[in-house]
Amino acid sequence: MKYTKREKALILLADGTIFYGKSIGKKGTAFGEVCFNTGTTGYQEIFTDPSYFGQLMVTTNAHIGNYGTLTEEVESNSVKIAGLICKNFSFNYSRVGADDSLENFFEKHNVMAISDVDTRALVSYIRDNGAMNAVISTEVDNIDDLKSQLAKVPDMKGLELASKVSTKEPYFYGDENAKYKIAALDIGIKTNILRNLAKRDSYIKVFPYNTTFEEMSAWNPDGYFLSNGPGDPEPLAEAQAVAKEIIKRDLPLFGICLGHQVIALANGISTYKMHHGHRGINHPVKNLITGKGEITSQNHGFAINREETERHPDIEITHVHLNDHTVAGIKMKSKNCFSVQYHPEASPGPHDSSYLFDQFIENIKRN
Ligand SMILES: NC(=O)CC[C@H](N)C(=O)O
Repeated sequence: MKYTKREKALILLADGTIFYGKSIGKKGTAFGEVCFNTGTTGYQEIFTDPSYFGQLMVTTNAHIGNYGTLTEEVESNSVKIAGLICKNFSFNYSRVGADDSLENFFEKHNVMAISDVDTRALVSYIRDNGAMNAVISTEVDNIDDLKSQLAKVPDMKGLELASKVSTKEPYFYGDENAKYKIAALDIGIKTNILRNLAKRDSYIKVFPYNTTFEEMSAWNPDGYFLSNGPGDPEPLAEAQAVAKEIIKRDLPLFGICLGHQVIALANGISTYKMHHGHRGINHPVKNLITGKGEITSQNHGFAINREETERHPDIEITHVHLNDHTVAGIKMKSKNCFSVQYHPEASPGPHDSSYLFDQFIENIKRN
């Protein structure tokens, strides 16, 4: 343990509620939307998932840090969460193959984290009162000041964040001699999506969030992919324009999470902010085409409007979330296009849904 002196810290919610804990190392203040993830493993993947940009993450697992970190177990090149709130933080770690402690990993990435918080009470509070903005801070004596700073933090609803995490320049992933060429729009892409596509004989060119369809199609791809990512899908006008062009030409298209929401918006279906969202690795989903259930990895705070989806003449609901019956997947009846609200790439989470990547490759072959 490097930090012998752990400061008193707090989490202040936008409605004025306060929980106390202790800082892990870094002193200071961090703002974001507070949300919780119920996954029991996979913290390093969660912390580096670009979909979580701007969010203060409460982990419900009682121990965080106990299996350390491993350089390649990242979903992007930096920590994307705004800060961590946990119960017990392990300064010691134990795992064959781990190459560093989470404490060092956070120090390297300059992340603020607090532990010793009554996370069970905090999670029930968020579940009852909804996701909201919050601040974590070691400035425990300046609550009025924190309150006024917190009031200036923009709401997640309406917030465009894809531009903050997207690549600045196009890049390639995989083997250039692979059979299929896939153009991926990076609105916050997780690396395990690229790994899953490359594993299926694909070479991927990843484009920045504001690329046009013409720029993407100039590479002559066999299929198109719209990624996951942070923030509200509604302001993503450029990505919606790309989706419309791909759909108009009936080219193979697959979208995950934010990409799924963008495809819905491109079809005139609205999205809405959920009460506290779905974040975990054991969410039950039913595939309405096969009748089979799958246990899925999920991470979203917005969803697509169910009634509008049901009314849409060219859209079929293919997957439903079994806890709250929200739409978990769609396909277009007359187009080579489908998408899911959850994460078939897992990382973390079960692999029940990896067949969706095979389905995408089949759609490309058929084309
Ligand atoms: N994982 C994602 O792509 C999340 C999509 C979107 N930011 C949401 O919260 O709903």
